[in-house]
Amino acid sequence: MEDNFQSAYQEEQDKLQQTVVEIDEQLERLSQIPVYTGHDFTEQILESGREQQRQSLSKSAQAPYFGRLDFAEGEEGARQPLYIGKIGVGKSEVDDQPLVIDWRAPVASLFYSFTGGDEAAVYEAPEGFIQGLVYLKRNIVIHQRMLERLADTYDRESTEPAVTDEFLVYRLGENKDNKLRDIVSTIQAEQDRIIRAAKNTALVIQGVAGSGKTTVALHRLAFLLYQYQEQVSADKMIIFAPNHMFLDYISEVLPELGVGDIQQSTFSDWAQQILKSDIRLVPQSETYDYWFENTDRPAVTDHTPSRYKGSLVFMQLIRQYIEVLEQTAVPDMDFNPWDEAILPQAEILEWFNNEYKHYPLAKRKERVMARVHRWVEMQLKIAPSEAIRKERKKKAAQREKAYLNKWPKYEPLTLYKQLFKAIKSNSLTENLQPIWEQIPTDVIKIVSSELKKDRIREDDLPALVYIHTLLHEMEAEHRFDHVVMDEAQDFSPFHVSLLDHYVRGSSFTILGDLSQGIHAYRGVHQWEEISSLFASEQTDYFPLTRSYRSTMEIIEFANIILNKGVQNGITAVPVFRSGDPVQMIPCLPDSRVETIKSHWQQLQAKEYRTTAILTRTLHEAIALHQQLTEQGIDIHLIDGGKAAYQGGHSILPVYLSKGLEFDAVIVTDVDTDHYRNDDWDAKLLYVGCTRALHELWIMHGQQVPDYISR
Ligand SMILES: Nc1ncnc2c1ncn2[C@@H]1O[C@H](COP(=O)(O)OP(=O)(O)OP(=O)(O)O)[C@@H](O)[C@H]1O
Repeated sequence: MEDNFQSAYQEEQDKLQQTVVEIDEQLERLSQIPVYTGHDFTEQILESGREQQRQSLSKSAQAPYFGRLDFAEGEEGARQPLYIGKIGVGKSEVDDQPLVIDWRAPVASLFYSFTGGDEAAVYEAPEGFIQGLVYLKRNIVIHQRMLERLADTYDRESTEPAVTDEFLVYRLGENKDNKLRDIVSTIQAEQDRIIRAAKNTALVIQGVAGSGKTTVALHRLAFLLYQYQEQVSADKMIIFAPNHMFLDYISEVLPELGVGDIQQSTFSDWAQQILKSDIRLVPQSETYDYWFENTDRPAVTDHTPSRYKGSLVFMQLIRQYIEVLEQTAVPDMDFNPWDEAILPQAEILEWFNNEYKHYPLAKRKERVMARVHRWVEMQLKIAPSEAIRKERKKKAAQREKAYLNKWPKYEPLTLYKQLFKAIKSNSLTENLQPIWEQIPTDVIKIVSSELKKDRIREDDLPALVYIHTLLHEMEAEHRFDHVVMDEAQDFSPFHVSLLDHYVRGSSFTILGDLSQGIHAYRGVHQWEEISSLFASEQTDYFPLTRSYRSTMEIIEFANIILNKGVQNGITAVPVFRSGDPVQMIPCLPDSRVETIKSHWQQLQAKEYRTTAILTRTLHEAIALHQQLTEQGIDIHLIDGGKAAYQGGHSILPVYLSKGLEFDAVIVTDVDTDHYRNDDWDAKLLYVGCTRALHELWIMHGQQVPDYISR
């Protein structure tokens, strides 16, 4: 066994040596070509291709591949070792075979989908399904051109049992730095299916905490760019994430995968960019104050304002509102450019209702006004004298302006304000009465009161963007080739349906976890609310049930919270990675700060790179941060205000920890004074506990909630 390992090690050492030499030679050949700096467009493109290749090769030379797969095609094909890396490298001079195969190439899919067994393996290539035998699957760790580790996860010729998860467990056991990382060397079969799913499908993915949803979505983008390079471009892909800190946290994965230019945004930033106006938004902290700081929050129903404003019913009402506006758009008057000339309203209506019917409202108004102007010019041509023509022209210009002012102003916020003003004063036109009757009073009260202060809430943005979309022609620059919605349980059907107008072929990756739905007041409660927006052949559903982030002990602890505390909670299956038991630490009010401090110090002694204290509320995080800082503890506060994610040692309210992860976590105040015995608080705690990779300590007062196991 040891001998086998030695010879495998030597073989890989030699192979690495040879690969690195060949990559260096390719680089050398490229560097011999003088850099083109002239103005010829074709040459510029060729130069940019060479520059890209130089960069890829330099990167690749440091760690050319991470895996080897020995595959024999068909029944009699020869066994061929394939080396798989983050970037493909062209053919070797020695055997005319690709030096390194890109992880996204069809044959590389076997490296992920093949999980052992004697049967033939199959992968899908452009020319059809290819079948053959896998002989070896080997993980190879290379760092700065040095071979660091080998692990065979399958060997057809070995009598030893396969150790499929061994390398994965080794990877998962590493401490985390500040940012999310790529997982190309250990993508699991269930994740690979999502990454490689066809482009024009709305994928809905329910993934338990730590199942790699965010990571998988980012790898999927890299895959789509590779597989559909003729049809998609990076700058036409977007990933929507909940906040700027989260965007910063995930910002390094795509560059690591050699992918640039993909837009990464919050929905709110994107919406404001579409609306091209400075809209005053109610700060998110006010919403969080209401829902998380306040223990006396109301129950969530379909009439909860954010839920209602995210519903398809509201979307439909907005559409009807715009339709009614269409009926009353043309001013109720003839147009007289000067006293003797009359352009009858009936004629203008004819243009508006028939000739320009296919244009959206704002465009129709533009077209009609241009036509009116042309009509005026025709009339001016038949003026009896030049002096009269000049006089009429002047008058016509003033009257055209006045006539234009009689048309409604097609600006989304103005129209939204007009709608709610009319609703409030009960002065809606008759056709809109049915709309008004359906809107819950709370929605009318809250929206009107914010609009009075000249602000809107984030949950009003889908309606505003929808109004904009119905009014204007969609600019090509705003069309997407693919949209990723992360933390999708916090988005509404209105969000998704609206974005569907902006993406070609319903090409969506929509990922989330209903068990982590701590923003249930605005998000979906069932995935059907989203999947039902698409025709059944246009959508696909994937569950991700394995959790890769946390140890078995942490996952088992978190699963109990779900089982006991959350109705229909979807529990996680842990990877077999064992760690310390979850610690329950009693912490009474009199000695609370002292106890937290002393345990925090114990944790720091373990030299984890990232640790966190999660409090129930932001106010508690602020207070505890101050107390600990006064006692000389170096820890930074995450209060939702900063855009960058610093990593290191943090203190934050549990609801802001969504999406992040830390080597070790202390959750404070896990008692009935802080967490109620209800679904919502159980979800909050579930989110908090599943942030920990290796260690979880629970600090609690006298009485813990029913869903906590002691
Ligand atoms: N196949 C894998 N190999 C190695 N690590 C993985 C794999 N899949 C996921 N991980 C790791 O698991 C952790 C969780 O991944 P990620 O944050 O993408 O999960 P998530 O499902 O979005 O989590 P959550 O919903 O809890 O925020 C990350 O550290 C990621 O690197």
